[in-house]
Amino acid sequence: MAGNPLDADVVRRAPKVLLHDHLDGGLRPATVAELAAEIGHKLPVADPADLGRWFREAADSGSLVRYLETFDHTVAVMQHASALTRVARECVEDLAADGVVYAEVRWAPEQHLQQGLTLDEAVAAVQQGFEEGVAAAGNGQRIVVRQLLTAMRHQARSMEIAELAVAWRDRGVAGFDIAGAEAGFPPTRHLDAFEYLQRENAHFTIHAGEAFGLPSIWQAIQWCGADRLGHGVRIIDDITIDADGTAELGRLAQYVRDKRIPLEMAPFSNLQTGAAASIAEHPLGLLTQLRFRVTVNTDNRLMSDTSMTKEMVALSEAFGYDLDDLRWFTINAMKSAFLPFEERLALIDGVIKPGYASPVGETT
Ligand SMILES: O=c1[nH]cnc2c1ncn2[C@H]1C[C@H](O)[C@@H](CO)O1
Ligand SMILES: [Zn+2]
Repeated sequence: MAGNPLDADVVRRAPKVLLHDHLDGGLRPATVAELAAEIGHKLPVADPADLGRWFREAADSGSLVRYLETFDHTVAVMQHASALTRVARECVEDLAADGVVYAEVRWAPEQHLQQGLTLDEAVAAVQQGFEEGVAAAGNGQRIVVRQLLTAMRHQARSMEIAELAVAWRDRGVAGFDIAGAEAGFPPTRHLDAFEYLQRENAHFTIHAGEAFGLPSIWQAIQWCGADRLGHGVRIIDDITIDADGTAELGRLAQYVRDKRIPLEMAPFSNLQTGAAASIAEHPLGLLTQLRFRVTVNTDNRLMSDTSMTKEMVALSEAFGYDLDDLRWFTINAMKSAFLPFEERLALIDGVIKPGYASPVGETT
């Protein structure tokens, strides 16, 4: 491990992979303000700079439920096809500028029907934006982006959304997810949707082990068959450290590690929702040391005022991670992506490994 934390410019230029990022949690503050003005939606503050701060502070509540209230405003301004397309395009531009080479961006189509869009029209609008963003990124910034369709766990549309994900599987949608308040809404509530996806050979991840503990993770994996865990931080509750420093893994933690189940960890988001007390105390450090399949993610760039670069720099400061560690997280994430194997391999061998092989930052 290196002595000095990684420099932000070096991290930005290094290829990075993002598996857990919410479209409605990543708008530019100025875009929220402009879209709100267009439709007459009242925001808590008007000035974009203040608005960015408002989102971060309002999300800084220590509770997932209160954190989620901030989405009322972003979802409200994303009810028209043109708004969805714009937000999706800017999302890709921002990720590409941050050095992200592959991203899976999730959002919940059922929340974007208030002005008459159909589910299909909403997905098409986002896909259009992603394609425009990929084309616009240009300038040597190569990025591949896929949608993940989320169903809200307190609602009852998961089967419909799972069918939507399957219908769009060859047109830019790589998988399915459930999100929203975790306590009181166990993943088994949506078992029919997960069983359907399994029969369709489709991929899905489940937000689990963020605001609720091991039972949620256990259900997500052993009842629902999740390919990956959104956050999964509470898996730490199944690990004890002996007096001599040896880690003892309970059966669930052992299973998660044995099966290489990817953990989509998002450190800054976890601080805001109270899932971790500080970056230095974040379970990511121990789980990485124990060789779980850890990936680093942004979750909600607007609410956490974050980026892949900021997350990685903060981890480097807290745990001394160097570029080799950053490469390890990136390859972990690419291996865990919901892209076909040969496409994952092409990105690992053609983009990620070469990006870390020469001193990062040298342009060729
Ligand atoms: O970290 C999260 N946990 C659970 N739900 C979340 C999180 N971040 C965003 N969401 C919700 C709010 C969004 O409106 C929805 C779809 O992106 O997903
Ligand atoms: Zn999330």
